[in-house]
Amino acid sequence: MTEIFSDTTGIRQLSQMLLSLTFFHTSEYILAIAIHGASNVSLTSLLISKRYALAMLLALVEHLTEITLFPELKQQHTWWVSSFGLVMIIIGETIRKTAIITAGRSFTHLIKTNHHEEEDHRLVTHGVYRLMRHPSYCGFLVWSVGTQVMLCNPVSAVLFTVVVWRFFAERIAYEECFLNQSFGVEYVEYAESVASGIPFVLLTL
Ligand SMILES: C[S@@+](CC[C@H](N)C(=O)[O-])C[C@H]1O[C@@H](n2cnc3c(N)ncnc32)[C@H](O)[C@@H]1O
Repeated sequence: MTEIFSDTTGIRQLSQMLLSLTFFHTSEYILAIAIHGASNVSLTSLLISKRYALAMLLALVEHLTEITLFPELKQQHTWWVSSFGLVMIIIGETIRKTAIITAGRSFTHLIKTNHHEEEDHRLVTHGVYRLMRHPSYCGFLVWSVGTQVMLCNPVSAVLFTVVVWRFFAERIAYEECFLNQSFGVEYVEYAESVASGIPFVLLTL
């Protein structure tokens, strides 16, 4: 434990992690309220599920274990790895929040399954959605893996990549089923000409 506090690199990485988490979750919640109104937003918009909290807790355990047992893994000479992770966090956060703002009322944290009940749901194909179909998922993938690269956590970096990729691969297939039902040929044409934004996730319509 003393290594954690005698080595400023470890403290800096943990502080950056805390800041990244606080900014990500509070801004998700505040943006949801700004777009949909406080009465339509619940605490689920903080996006903190039990599984997610467990993953972050395990990442913290990895960080503290490695900083105690293998301090050289986190020390000054790996500053460029940590800095690269910080850049990933900033890029991922920017892509995600740009997507939320661009989609506006069409962006909901829960997937809409009934188009007819949702008058505000319009197909968004402009801005960042012109570059990829799922920018907010792409942003989250980059952000979440970036948190582990920034902490120089090799095990969690690999696990986060695999788990978050699988989660979005399944979610996109489910989500696009309803987008296809809601927007029909308009969505099919859009989806055929724009990549998903998640590596190796192709069009399954
Ligand atoms: C959490 S948002 C994610 C949006 C998108 N997958 C992304 O990554 O930016 C999920 C909601 O956005 C809606 N959605 C996804 N793509 C959309 C688009 N191009 N236009 C309008 N709504 C969209 C879905 O119907 C779903 O209710």
